[in-house]
Amino acid sequence: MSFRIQPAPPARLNRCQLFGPGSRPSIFEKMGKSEADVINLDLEDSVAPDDKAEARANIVQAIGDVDWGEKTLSVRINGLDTPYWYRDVVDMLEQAGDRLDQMMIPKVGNAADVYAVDALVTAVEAAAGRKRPIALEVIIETAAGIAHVEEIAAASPRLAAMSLGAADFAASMGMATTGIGGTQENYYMAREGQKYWSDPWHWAQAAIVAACRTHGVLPVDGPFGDFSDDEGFRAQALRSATLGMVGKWAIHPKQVALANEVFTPTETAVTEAREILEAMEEAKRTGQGAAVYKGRLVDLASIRQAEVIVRQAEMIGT
Ligand SMILES: CCC(=O)SCCNC(=O)CCNC(=O)[C@H](O)C(C)(C)COP(=O)(O)OP(=O)(O)OC[C@H]1O[C@@H](n2cnc3c(N)ncnc32)[C@H](O)[C@@H]1OP(=O)(O)O
Ligand SMILES: O=CC(=O)O
Ligand SMILES: [Mg+2]
Repeated sequence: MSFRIQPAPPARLNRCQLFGPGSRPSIFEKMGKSEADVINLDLEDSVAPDDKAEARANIVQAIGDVDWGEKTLSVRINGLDTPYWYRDVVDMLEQAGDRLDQMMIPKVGNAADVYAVDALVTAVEAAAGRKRPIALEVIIETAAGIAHVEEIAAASPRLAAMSLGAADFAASMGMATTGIGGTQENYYMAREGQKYWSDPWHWAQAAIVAACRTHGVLPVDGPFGDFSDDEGFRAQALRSATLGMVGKWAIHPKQVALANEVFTPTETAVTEAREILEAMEEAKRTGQGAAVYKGRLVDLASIRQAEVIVRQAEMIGT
């Protein structure tokens, strides 16, 4: 380990973030009753410009009125290149109750974007006498965002989570696709007449995970647009979980169970992780740093790997 210890991310579940437009209040109760760990009420891209003011008012009301249970409750504000974002922040902090946990900043391009929102949030919180500090989350979904991903992850002590936004990311990068996440038809290797599909999101996800883990932020996979394709969602989510992401967005309620399934460690994985910890305890008792578990090497690094899974299982209560 470096002299600088890797900080732990917030100790809370973030397996699924369920989105809903702020301009569609009829679904808020259903969102509250869902099994998602995080709710994102949207003021940005799912809300038409003429509906922004009404969507703000809907959200202010719903934050106080709807039973959100134990969920993390977040509002996605508009981007810093719009005339809407400051009013989003001010209205939420001045008018919505203390139940609001977090605000999501879309299309962040550098640390200064986060700094600007942090400064405004800090001022309005103090002026409004709010007791509970609001956390921030960001979406990496532009070329600038991924180029500055590490400084963004380090930008504010309020920063709790960072998502990859595949739709805007593809647009900003000039990618030749209208698909939102998942397998892209034309991204393949060819050999002896066969196609082998590759993962165009992998490099950005890996950069996000590394930046987040360095600075104690939760790395999250964003939307998967084709909500009729369960297998495609599952495959994308499994790749994200394998890379170190803690959860994924749901843009339709049917994706919530899929995300929860993938980002909840299986009973087999938890049992194996606990057995590895036991095998290493036994090895320690006999003065060994390494041992054999099911015919394979386990050592001190295996303890740290197993602890990731056991910690997750303990948070879920399995
Ligand atoms: C891609 C880039 C991004 O920025 S993604 C994040 C921003 N986008 C969003 O927030 C969109 C979120 N999703 C939606 O608005 C809707 O789910 C869309 C995709 C429009 C589909 O809605 P709809 O045609 O009503 O779906 P459906 O008939 O299959 O609905 C079945 C039942 O589920 C409900 N429902 C719908 N959406 C949500 C939701 N987000 N959260 C909770 N419940 C939802 C519907 O009301 C419907 O309920 P019921 O069966 O009638 O009681
Ligand atoms: O905001 C999300 C995206 O994919 O764009
Ligand atoms: Mg976006």
